[in-house]
Amino acid sequence: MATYDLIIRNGNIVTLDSIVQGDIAIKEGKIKEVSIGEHLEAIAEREIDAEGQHILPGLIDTHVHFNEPGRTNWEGIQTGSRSLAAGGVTTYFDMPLNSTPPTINKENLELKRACSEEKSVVNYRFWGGLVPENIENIKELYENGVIGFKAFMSPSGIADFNHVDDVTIFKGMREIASVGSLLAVHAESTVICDQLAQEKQSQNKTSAKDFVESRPIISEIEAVRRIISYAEATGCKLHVVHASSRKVVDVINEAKQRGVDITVETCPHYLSLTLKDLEEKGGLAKCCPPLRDDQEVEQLWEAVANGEIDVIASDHSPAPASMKEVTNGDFFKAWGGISGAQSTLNIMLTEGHFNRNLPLGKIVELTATNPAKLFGLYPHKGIIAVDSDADLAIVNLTESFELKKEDLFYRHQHSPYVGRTFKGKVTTTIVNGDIVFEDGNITIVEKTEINS
Ligand SMILES: NC(=O)N[C@H]1NC(=O)NC1=O
Ligand SMILES: [Zn+2]
Repeated sequence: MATYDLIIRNGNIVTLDSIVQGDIAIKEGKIKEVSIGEHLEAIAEREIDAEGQHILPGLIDTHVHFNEPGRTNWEGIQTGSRSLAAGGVTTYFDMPLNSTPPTINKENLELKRACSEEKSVVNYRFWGGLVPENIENIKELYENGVIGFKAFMSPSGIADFNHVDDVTIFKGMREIASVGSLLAVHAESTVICDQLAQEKQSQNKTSAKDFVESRPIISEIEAVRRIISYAEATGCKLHVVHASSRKVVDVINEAKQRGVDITVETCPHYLSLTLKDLEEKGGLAKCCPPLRDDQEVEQLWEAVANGEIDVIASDHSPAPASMKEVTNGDFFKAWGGISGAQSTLNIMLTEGHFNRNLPLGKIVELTATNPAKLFGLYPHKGIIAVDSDADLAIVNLTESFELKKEDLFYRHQHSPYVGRTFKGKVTTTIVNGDIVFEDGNITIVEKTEINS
């Protein structure tokens, strides 16, 4: 009889177009057998009875800022990766900025890689940065394994990561296209946002609403339209991150239909929070682009359901509580970034599946399969199949819970989702065949702890 490292029995296995009960056998980090409808005649060192639970491919969060090296007082790979494991995420792509030094050349990439090898409890990949100073480093970054390049079209909030001017966009995209990679963009218009912010601030209009009005949807649309033209001029593959509105998604889809090689991400916060939350929760709910209104949230869900969004990612961009405080009612000064990576699946299940009938297969597609396909990880990741990596999230869909700050594994235990009731709880997360999270606890010991 076959012997495995781990067998998960009787779970409801979620694929893109079906949910079937079966057993999954794992050995040496890979899925070796998937037995649908019948008992797998095999033994294993460890068995999990997943009767009544659902098994999803582990999520791939293509957009996190873990800020290590250099800014571990904001987050860090150990805390960040643990929070992902607790949320059913088994791979992350770390952004090039908020860490110091930023990932804009090979040396800095190696520094980040060393930190991750030592501390991460899940799988990872790295984004390289495109800034005005590093076009000549694109090739070496790509050759050393970055999954793509990230640029800001408006100030990033981080002094050592400059936003790109149009000349850098043009030259950078030509270079990125020539190595065969892609560019991800934070698309907001510097002209529109800076001008409106100056006008608001000079009139002492600094409320949550004023902040949101200073970064209107048209500013995203302007930047997206412009960069689409550069994509067409250079042939560079483009990925627009954190679209906050269906109106932005529409512009992207129109380009897609014309044959432009372009994809779009949105984030759980644009699907679950509004200006009202910013007013109520203060800086915890501040991000750029900002939160919109109820109608925009519903329209974005329609885009998700219609297949007009390619990827859902967290844009986890945490900071210490002191930096999230709104003082004297001034929403312009607090750090812009949502701490939310642990809750992506919870929001997709509660707000998407239970509240809006979004099929589970669609959630898998947006959070695992599409990210894997887009960034060359498929079919090793993003699917439950024989020979795929054993990266899995086991979820109890019948269980509801209220998110408490003590549940959070972040460096700073705050999030705009604290106090929210979610339906669907991650009970177990498996990475490369190892159980890394089970029943509320991280169960794997990092190399750092082994060494010390
Ligand atoms: N620098 C950084 O993390 N920026 C992120 N924060 C946010 O709210 N939007 C972003 O792009
Ligand atoms: Zn961004």
